[in-house]
Amino acid sequence: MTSQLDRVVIIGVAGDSGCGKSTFLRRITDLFGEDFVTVICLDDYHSLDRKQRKETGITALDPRANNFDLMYEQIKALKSGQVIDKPIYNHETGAIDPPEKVEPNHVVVIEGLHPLYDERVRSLIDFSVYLDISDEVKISWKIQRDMAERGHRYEDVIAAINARRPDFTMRAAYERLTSKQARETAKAL
Ligand SMILES: Nc1ncnc2c1ncn2[C@@H]1O[C@H](COP(=O)(O)OP(=O)(O)OP(=O)(O)O)[C@@H](O)[C@H]1O
Ligand SMILES: O=C(CO)[C@H](O)[C@H](O)COP(=O)(O)O
Repeated sequence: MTSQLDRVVIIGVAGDSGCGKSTFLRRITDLFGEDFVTVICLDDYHSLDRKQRKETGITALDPRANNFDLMYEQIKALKSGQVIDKPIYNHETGAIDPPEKVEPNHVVVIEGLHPLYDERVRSLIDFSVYLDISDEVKISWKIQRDMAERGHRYEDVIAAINARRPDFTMRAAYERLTSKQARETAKAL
């Protein structure tokens, strides 16, 4: 497949947990087909597993719980047509599983909490989307999904949402800043 690709387009889809990123991208993959689009969930680049996050009090939204060096190296490799060995974060067990091979594709979507955080990763993205869903909707979606699919108890989901609030406020401020910089750069071009 690699030799047939003239270009690998990278699309970033950002949004808080439970905003519907994976659901939206499943529909996109159904429409365009897996031969055209590959979706990478950036949860796979968590550097701390569930147990380690619990022990340290560092949430998944905190950049320290994510390996941006590896994320950058691997997205850069895909963009230049190389196959990668991508780690897997297992949402059922909360552990980091052995890696899987991912091939480049016409379109590679990177979706998650932090596709726009790291300047190096951002520089690889050709087009980005931020899913901004109201607190009321995303919290109810997250509670239902985390209990049905990720084995969390109701009290734990609420505690996790509350623990992330300071990280979320900080990230929102950062993203406002980076989009302002992006707008100013675009205006200057
Ligand atoms: N458009 C929608 N309409 C109705 N329900 C939705 C929609 N999108 C998502 N949901 C519900 O919200 C839940 C969470 O969605 P999803 O797993 O796609 O979010 P996410 O942003 O990928 O979350 P995370 O970053 O935590 O993996 C889904 O299990 C689904 O039940
Ligand atoms: O913010 C999230 C994005 O999916 C998850 O909460 C994070 O990836 C940790 O997952 P889990 O709660 O299954 O340990």
